[in-house]
Amino acid sequence: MAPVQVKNILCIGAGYVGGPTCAVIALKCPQIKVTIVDLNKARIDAWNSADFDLPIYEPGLEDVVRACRGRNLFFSTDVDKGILEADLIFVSVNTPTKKSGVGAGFAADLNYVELATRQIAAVATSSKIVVEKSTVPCRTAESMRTILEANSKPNCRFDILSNPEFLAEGTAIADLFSPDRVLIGSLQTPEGKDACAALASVYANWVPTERILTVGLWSSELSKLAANAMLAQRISSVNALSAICEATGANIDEVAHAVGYDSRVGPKFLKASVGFGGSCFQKDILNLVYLSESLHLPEVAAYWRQVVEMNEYQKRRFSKRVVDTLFNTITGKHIAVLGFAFKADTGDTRESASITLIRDFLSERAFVNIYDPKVAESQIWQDLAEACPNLTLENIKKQVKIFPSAIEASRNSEAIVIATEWKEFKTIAWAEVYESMKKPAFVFDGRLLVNEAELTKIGFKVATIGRPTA
Ligand SMILES: NC(=O)C1=CN([C@@H]2O[C@H](COP(=O)(O)OP(=O)(O)OC[C@H]3O[C@@H](n4cnc5c(N)ncnc54)[C@H](O)[C@@H]3O)[C@@H](O)[C@H]2O)C=CC1
Ligand SMILES: O=C(O)[C@H]1O[C@H](OP(=O)(O)OP(=O)(O)OC[C@H]2O[C@@H](n3ccc(=O)[nH]c3=O)[C@H](O)[C@@H]2O)[C@H](O)[C@@H](O)[C@@H]1O
Repeated sequence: MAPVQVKNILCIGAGYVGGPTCAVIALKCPQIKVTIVDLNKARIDAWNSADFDLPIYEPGLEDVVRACRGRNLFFSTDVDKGILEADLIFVSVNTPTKKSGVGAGFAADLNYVELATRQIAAVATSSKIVVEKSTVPCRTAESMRTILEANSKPNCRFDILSNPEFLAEGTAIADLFSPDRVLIGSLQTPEGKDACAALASVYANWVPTERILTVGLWSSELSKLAANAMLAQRISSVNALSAICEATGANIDEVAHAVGYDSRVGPKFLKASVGFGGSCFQKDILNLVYLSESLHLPEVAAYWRQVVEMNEYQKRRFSKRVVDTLFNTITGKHIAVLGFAFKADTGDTRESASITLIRDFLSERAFVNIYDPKVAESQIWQDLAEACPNLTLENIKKQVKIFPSAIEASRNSEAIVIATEWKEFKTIAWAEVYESMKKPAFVFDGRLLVNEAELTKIGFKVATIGRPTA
């Protein structure tokens, strides 16, 4: 049997992954009709908005959507219609950490994946290739196959592929245009290999074939968890070293530079920080911890768990340094927190270190002034309400104010905390900011962003992650 020629793609889930990934497929494959569906009507309305006020901020995304929306890219809430028409379906729904039941706090909640899979089985009247795009535990494809086969109509066959996504937020479009690799996992049967070839031929429209890796299903699923675990491990390693630097007088930037010069280590992803955030690193490592425990591998579980524990320690350590440096109390003091997103160039705040820091400052009864160039005010209030369940939103608002610029957030404050590495924080009019602050004026740089010598010359007292306080 020749591999299916993919003509009609459906993506279930119009979030940070489904939206950009399938928009880029539509751009690069004008011969394929791509429909992205979601149960969340507000999200779909935003994708369809006349002024392209898209539901997520991602550099370059708007241009891609402008080029193809209405041509071969469609956004809809009609999941059933999408299923009926498609020959290949990406399942790109959320897989958060389970909040209750067996594995709570560690295992992935696969409810959304299961519901989408059941809907495909119930609605489909012809054969489909079903692709796991969501990050899932090893062997999830087997559960999906069991559900699909048990509920499908006669003459419908389903081939399941794993095609994890490696894009990073903030650089999603660049990552999708030129991925380090595209990974496709399939059963090693003739049908599985044909399905794999069909998906590979979609990517081959713009990705060099040597970057399209085809492997077994379980290897593909595990590789995604492994990649995130190893990336996060690098950050925890460098953050652990940053604590040693602060205590010894070594400089973490110099140490990371020296270590990263070794071609076996490489220079990327060695930036010490106030702690990694984002929707996936912690969730995927905890998932790996759960998998290891389920497989009776407690030493392996403990090894990976430590990557997350080090990250929690880094956040705690940073908050404590702020309190210690501000003469052991921040009660009643004003702290400007610059950056609320979990990293630069995104409006996403999931697991942002900023949230933990602000929660700590509020528990010390400080006043917090927040500025972030992309995060919506409503999102900030929602995140703080969730992070501080012992405070009412009304009380939170007595302690927290949101400002439209870094300069306004800093006025009359005792200290500035740089929590997100937004480029614009490098070029703040620091002399003007200094004049408007209470003295001594402190800057806590959690992102190795500012020029410490220049700020010190202006009069600031600067405490940088991974360097001893001058
Ligand atoms: N955010 C990221 O940068 C990356 C995320 N991933 C993985 O991709 C998956 C999706 O992540 P995000 O896009 O960030 O999540 P998200 O929460 O932004 O989007 C998921 C969307 O799926 C929709 N949905 C859930 N069940 C549905 C159903 N049955 N029918 C229709 N729509 C449904 C939700 O309404 C939501 O809009 C997760 O497994 C995540 O681990 C992988 C790589 C990068
Ligand atoms: O599965 C996912 O969701 C994605 O997770 C990460 O992407 P993302 O979380 O969007 O962003 P990263 O650039 O990896 O940053 C994650 C966190 O680590 C922090 N970080 C990153 C790099 C570094 O050197 N130091 C550091 O503290 C960032 O500020 C951020 O808080 C991975 O980089 C992607 O490959 C993966 O697809």
